Amino acid sequence: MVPAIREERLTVTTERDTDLIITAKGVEKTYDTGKLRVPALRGVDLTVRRGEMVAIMGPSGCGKTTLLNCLSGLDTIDSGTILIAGTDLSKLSDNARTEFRARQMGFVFQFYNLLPVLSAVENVELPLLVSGVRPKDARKRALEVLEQVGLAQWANHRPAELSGGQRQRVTIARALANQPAIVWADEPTGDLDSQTADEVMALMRHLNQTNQQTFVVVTHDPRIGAMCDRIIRMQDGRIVSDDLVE
Ligand SMILES: Nc1ncnc2c1ncn2[C@@H]1O[C@H](COP(=O)(O)OP(=O)(O)OP(=O)(O)O)[C@@H](O)[C@H]1O
Repeated sequence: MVPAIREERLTVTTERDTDLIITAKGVEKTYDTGKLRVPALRGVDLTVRRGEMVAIMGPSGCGKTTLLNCLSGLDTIDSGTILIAGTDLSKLSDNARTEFRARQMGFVFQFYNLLPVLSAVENVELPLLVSGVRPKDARKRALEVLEQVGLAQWANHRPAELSGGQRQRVTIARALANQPAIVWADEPTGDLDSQTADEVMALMRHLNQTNQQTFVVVTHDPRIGAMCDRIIRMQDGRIVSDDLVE
């Protein structure tokens, strides 16, 4: 009887906590390549509050990118549940999940994924146009976010005419254009020198604090971890520590 009562209390506390934007329970994911089965996530439990900036760290191959891809709905899981702002990702069809991502999430990856033939402002407005925003409004919003990341004067330059740090700022602007609730960043500074990495990270931290958006950042860089609110460490597909940064 006693454990059951305890469990019920815990559940009640969690359900009342409307601040939770990410809730993952018992998440498992195994890659099956035909020849090889690789268990990448072996029972991950995790909650993230709205407005938190969380670093996911750990040795190469421990499952960081897999976790980010599963939490964001880019990839599916084998078992467990993932709730994003109360929505169970596994209950959504592929199309609904894609739409949910486009509305609620922004992505920043190591290698920018900018379209080389488009200017900075065209890259930023593209996802807005795809999701049906009128061209005039999309352009206005794209210029606003480029201004927010300090790139107003570079709006008409193509990625090849920008430095690595500037390119990553364009990616961040693109991720923020639809005012997502969550921004996922996978090694966002991995391709940058350390000074530029610090600047890009400081920008993300500033945006996180100004816009109250939740950021989840996969990184190998302890200095970046130290700029976050919390550091989650993984090993062999599991979370082994979860600490607030002093
Ligand atoms: N598409 C895939 N097919 C098969 N195995 C995969 C695939 N993606 C990842 N893995 C395996 O799953 C495990 C976790 O990989 P993951 O990329 O999540 O680790 P990581 O912690 O992000 O690593 P890194 O820091 O090197 O990027 C690794 O053993 C990896 O080899």
